[in-house]
Amino acid sequence: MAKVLEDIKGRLQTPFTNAPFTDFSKEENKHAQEEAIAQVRSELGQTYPLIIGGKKITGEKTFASVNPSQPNQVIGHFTSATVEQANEAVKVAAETFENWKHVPAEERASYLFAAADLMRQRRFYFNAWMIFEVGKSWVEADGDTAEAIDFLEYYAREMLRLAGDQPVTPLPGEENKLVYIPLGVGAVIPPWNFPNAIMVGMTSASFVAGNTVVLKPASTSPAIAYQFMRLLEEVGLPAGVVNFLTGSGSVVGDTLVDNPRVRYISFTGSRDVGLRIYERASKTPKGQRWLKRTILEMGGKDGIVVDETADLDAAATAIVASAFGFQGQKCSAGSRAIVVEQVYDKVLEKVVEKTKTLTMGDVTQPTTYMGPVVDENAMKKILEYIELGKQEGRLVTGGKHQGPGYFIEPTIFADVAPEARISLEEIFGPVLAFIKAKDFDDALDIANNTEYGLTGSLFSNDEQRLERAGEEFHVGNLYFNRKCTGAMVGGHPFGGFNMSGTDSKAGGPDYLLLFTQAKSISKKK
Ligand SMILES: NC(=O)c1ccc[n+]([C@@H]2O[C@H](COP(=O)([O-])OP(=O)(O)OC[C@H]3O[C@@H](n4cnc5c(N)ncnc54)[C@H](O)[C@@H]3O)[C@@H](O)[C@H]2O)c1
Ligand SMILES: N[C@@H](CCC=O)C(=O)O
Repeated sequence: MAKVLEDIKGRLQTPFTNAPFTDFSKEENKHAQEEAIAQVRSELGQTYPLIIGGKKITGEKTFASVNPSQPNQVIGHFTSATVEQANEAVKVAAETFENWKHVPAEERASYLFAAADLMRQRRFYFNAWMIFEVGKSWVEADGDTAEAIDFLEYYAREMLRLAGDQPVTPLPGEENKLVYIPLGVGAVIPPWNFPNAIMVGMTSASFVAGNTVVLKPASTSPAIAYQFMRLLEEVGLPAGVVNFLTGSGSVVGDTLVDNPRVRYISFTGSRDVGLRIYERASKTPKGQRWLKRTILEMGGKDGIVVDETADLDAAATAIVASAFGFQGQKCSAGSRAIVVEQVYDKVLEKVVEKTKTLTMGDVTQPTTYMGPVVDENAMKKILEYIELGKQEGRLVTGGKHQGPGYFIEPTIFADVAPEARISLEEIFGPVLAFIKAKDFDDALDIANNTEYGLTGSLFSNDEQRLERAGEEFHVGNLYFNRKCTGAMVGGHPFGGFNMSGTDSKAGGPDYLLLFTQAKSISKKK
């Protein structure tokens, strides 16, 4: 323990800073990424077990995770956990919790610091898994790994802060303190679209706070989660603190959510699954001694507003990046451009022009901007929305599938009504709706007209309007004169309002509180 404390002291000499993004124009970085891609390619197609209490269990029934760029290439075979195995994982996590909850916060944090260091060393390797498994471009994959490193480093420091003395008002004749204790077993259910960052963030926040975890990764990105499990094993995290359970969301997911020994559910994913979890978790089956806590981060239908005072070139660049970065598969994606009529045609023209320069194709190549969408279901759903878009707006570019992978051209519909379905529903693909607003007031109303409230941007050089948007643009993450994607850990705590979820503010000072309960202890002097 003395060594742990000494290391932490050294670490805290420098404040938290975000991991820098890799500059792939440097030959050594380009070469390192190419080597990692070759390495991961040589590892494709293996079979991976469940990990319960440190034991590796390969089940009879498996499913394949495939490369969306080339669906006949298997990334790995994963066990479809049974209901019994899901319940066993919870049991083991509950037993492990009895010890883990007594491990000092400093020791828990030290596992995160060690994991951050190891992930820095394996950065290109983690990037490569995402390039293969979910079709991220180099830059998108690298941003994802950078964010995963940031979460590890940030939550470790946050836990040390929470474990320290908390401000309480002194009362005569008493010694009072407030301490944060863990909750218990958490079911951690991340999405596939930030398969490293969000999975690592949700899992590490859970166990650094003293909880134990059953991690059920998304079925389209289990290989990346398995690489994180390997890393946790290498840094010596005790068996059973994080248990790895792959399988169908509806079977294994429901089982975890319903299990009375689960104390909380940390979920990031779609609105519909989030609502299902919210409802099921509200039940209190026999033997359950608590109200399950739900941390639910859900979808978005995010808008970028442009007024007549804005820098139109900057706005167009940001609209393109927000709409089409990672094929529009971000909860933060700017899938609606809401532009005042005075500059609408100009902005549309600039955006279309920039969109036509985007490259789409082989994401193992450094210069490719767009890859495929994640799977066949996603592709079908997006293509259905594109058909709908042809009725609801004017197709100005894109609209087609390019095979054999799940590639969809960056697609723009102009003159879409604010109440059209493609204006209001999350498509989660490279489809952008352009909406004309009469003026700034109208644009702000349109921006607020969805049931979501995750991110939004305003491009304007009018200070009064920026101030007004600060009060009235109802989103959890609001940006001025920049894109609406790319929140940075520490700088932009992330989470949304309304049907975007419980506004957990991942990567911010409030996040770990969600994984703890506060206890007030008072002693008479
Ligand atoms: N708000 C945020 O911070 C945020 C971040 C990333 C993604 N998202 C949202 O996530 C969605 C895309 O991710 P997705 O396609 O993986 O979402 P999804 O809801 O389909 O799946 C998310 C996770 O839930 C699991 N799941 C499925 N059915 C379940 C059930 N019945 N019970 C428990 N778990 C179940 C899945 O296996 C997966 O691990 C989009 O809507 C996007 O906006 C939100
Ligand atoms: N935090 C990411 C979005 C996560 C959801 O997909 C961003 O800010 O772009």
